[in-house]
Amino acid sequence: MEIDSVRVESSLWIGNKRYRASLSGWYFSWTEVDKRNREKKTISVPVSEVIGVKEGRVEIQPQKKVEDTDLDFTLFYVKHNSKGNGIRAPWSLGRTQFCCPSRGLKTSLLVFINPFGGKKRGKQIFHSLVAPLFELAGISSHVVVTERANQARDYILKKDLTGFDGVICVGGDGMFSELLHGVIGRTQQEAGVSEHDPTVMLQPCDLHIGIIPAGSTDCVCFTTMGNNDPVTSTLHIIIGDSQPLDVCSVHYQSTLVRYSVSMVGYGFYGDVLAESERHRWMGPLRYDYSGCMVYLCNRSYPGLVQYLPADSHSSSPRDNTRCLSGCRVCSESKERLFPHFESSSSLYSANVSQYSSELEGEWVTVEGRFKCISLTCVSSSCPRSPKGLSPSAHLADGTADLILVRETNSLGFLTYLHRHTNTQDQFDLPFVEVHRVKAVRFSLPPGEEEEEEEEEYEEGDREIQVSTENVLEDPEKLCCSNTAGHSQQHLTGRKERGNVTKSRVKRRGFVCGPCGTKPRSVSVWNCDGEILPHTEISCRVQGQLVRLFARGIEDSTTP
Ligand SMILES: CCCCCCCCCCCCC/C=C/[C@@H](O)[C@H](COP(=O)(O)O)NC(=O)CCCCCCCCCCCCCCC
Ligand SMILES: Nc1ncnc2c1ncn2[C@@H]1O[C@H](COP(=O)(O)OP(=O)(O)O)[C@@H](O)[C@H]1O
Ligand SMILES: [Ca+2]
Repeated sequence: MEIDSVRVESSLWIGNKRYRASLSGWYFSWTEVDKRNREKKTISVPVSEVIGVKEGRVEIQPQKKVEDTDLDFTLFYVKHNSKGNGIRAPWSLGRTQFCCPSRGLKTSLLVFINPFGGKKRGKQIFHSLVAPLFELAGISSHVVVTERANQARDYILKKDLTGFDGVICVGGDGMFSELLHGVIGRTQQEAGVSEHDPTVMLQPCDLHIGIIPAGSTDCVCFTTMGNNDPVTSTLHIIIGDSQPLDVCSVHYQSTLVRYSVSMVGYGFYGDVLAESERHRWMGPLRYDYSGCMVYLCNRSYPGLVQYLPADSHSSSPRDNTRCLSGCRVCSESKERLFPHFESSSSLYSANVSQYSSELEGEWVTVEGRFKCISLTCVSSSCPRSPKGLSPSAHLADGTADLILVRETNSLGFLTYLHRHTNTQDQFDLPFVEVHRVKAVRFSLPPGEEEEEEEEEYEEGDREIQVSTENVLEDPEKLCCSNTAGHSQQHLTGRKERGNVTKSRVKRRGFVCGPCGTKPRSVSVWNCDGEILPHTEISCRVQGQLVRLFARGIEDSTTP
C-alpha cells in the first residue's frame, strides 16, 4: 500500500475484476479499472459508516468464512438505497469481499536499460540496487538491455504489452523520452487519434512510466522525485505511486516533431547541446565543457515568439510557490483539463469533441534578439540546478513556462545562469521575462533573411532528411539524428526557406575563437536533449498526458 499524508492507495480485486482502492480524507473508495487501466465506476464509503472488516470471505449471518484464504478480506458498511417511495430510503448492510493482490498477484514490469547512458552504470545500478528490491516486493520484471537508440520506443510501439503494469527506463532523459514517445504513440494508435493534428486533444496514457536515474542530466527524475536516487525511484515504483505529468507536443507545420517534458530550448541551450554531441566521450561533463565554450561565444539570435497565455488566476511563474506532492493547483487543473469526464481515461470512450478548448484565447507577440528561449512544462530541476529552469512551474497543471532571455552582455547572462544555482530570483533581471502559457510559436523575424549574405554551403555540411510522414507508420521517422551538431544548423535554415543551395550563414570574414565556427543568425532547438530538425516550430501543452510512478516532491519541511 502507498501511504502519504492525504491518501492510501492500493490495487484490490473483487471476483475477477481489478479495482483501484483508496483511503482519502474520510472516504474509502474503490474504482474498477479495466485491462488497459481505464477507470470505471467508483463506490465510496465514509469511514464513519464502516461497520467492520474481517479477514477472509465472510458471510453476514451467521458469520462464517466461506473460504479461508489470507489474501481476502470482507468489508461491511452502511449501504444507502436510492429509492424510498416517498419515505426515507432504507439502509441496508453492504458487504464486499476483496482480494489483496500485493499478497498474491504479481506486478509485472517491462524494464529497459541503456548500458551507455550517463557514466555507463545502468546495468550495475539495476542489478545491485533495483532488482533485489523488486524481488523482495514480489515484482517480476522483463529486462531489455538496449543495443541501439530508439529500441525501447519501438518495442513499446510494436510489441505485445499484455500483462505489464508499467514500463521502466534505467538511463537518462533520452531514455525516458524513448518511453514517453512509445507510450504516447501506442495510446494514440489504439485510440485512433492523429498525433499530427496540433489542435487535437490527445488520449491520456494509462501505462505508467518509471525512471531509474542513470543518465547525465536526469532532469525528469529529479523534477518529479526531488532527487536522482535509484533506490527512492524503485520504492515509488514498488508502491505504485501515480503522478500525472504535462507533456509539450512540438509540431512543424502539421507534423508532429517530438514530445517534450523537460525543456524545449533555443539559443544557448540549443548551442550547448549541438556542441556537446561532439564531446559525448566526456560523459555527463560534456554539458559543462560545452556550456563554457558556448558561453564564451556570447551569441544572441533574432526571433519572433508568439504565445497563448494561461489563465493567470490560479498560479503564476513568479508566485514563489513550489509544486509539491498533493499539489492543489495540479489537482484542481484536472477538472479544467477534462471537464466532461469523471475520469480522464474515458476521454475517447465518451462521444464528445476531441478538439481542445485549451487553444482558445489571444496570442501575444514578442520580437527581438534573444540569448535563449526556453519552454518547460515542469520546473526542470536537476542536480546542477535543484530549483530548476522555472522553480514555480507545476507538474500537472496543463501549462508550461516560457522564459525569454534577451540579448545582454556576458556578465548579465552569467548572472542569469548562476542564479539557477542559488536562492536569487533568476527572473528578477531586466533582460529576462517569464510567462505561463498553453502554447508557443517561434519564427524568424520577417526581413531577417535579406540582411544576410547568402552563400553556398560550406564543404562537409551533411544532408539530413526531415520527414513529414506519419510517425506511427514508421517510428524511425519521428525524430532526427542526435549527431547533427553544428552542420545541421545551416541545413535547418536552408530547408525551411526552400532554397536548397543557399544557407543563412553570416560570413563577416571572422571565426569565433572558442568554438571555431562562423557566427550565424539561426540556432537550433534542444528538445529534451535532442536537436530538432526545424527552426520554425509550434508547441502546445497536453495537460496530464502521461503518468509516472512518482508522487511529486515531498515537502522536506515535514517529516
Ligand atoms: C554558472 C553555473 C550555471 C549553471 C546553469 C544551470 C542551468 C541548468 C538548467 C538545466 C535545464 C535542464 C533541462 C534538461 C535537459 C535534458 O533533458 C537534456 C538531456 O539530458 P540527458 O543527456 O541526461 O539525456 N539535457 C540538456 O540538454 C543539457 C542542458 C545542460 C545545460 C547546462 C549548461 C551548463 C552551463 C554551464 C555554463 C557555465 C558558464 C561558465 C562561464 C565561465
Ligand atoms: N544501446 C544503445 N546504444 C546507443 N544509444 C542508445 C542505446 N540505448 C539508448 N540509446 C540512446 O542514448 C541516448 C542517451 O541516453 P540517456 O540514457 O538519456 O543518457 P544520457 O543522459 O547520458 O544522455 C538516448 O537518446 C537513447 O535513445
Ligand atoms: Ca505544467
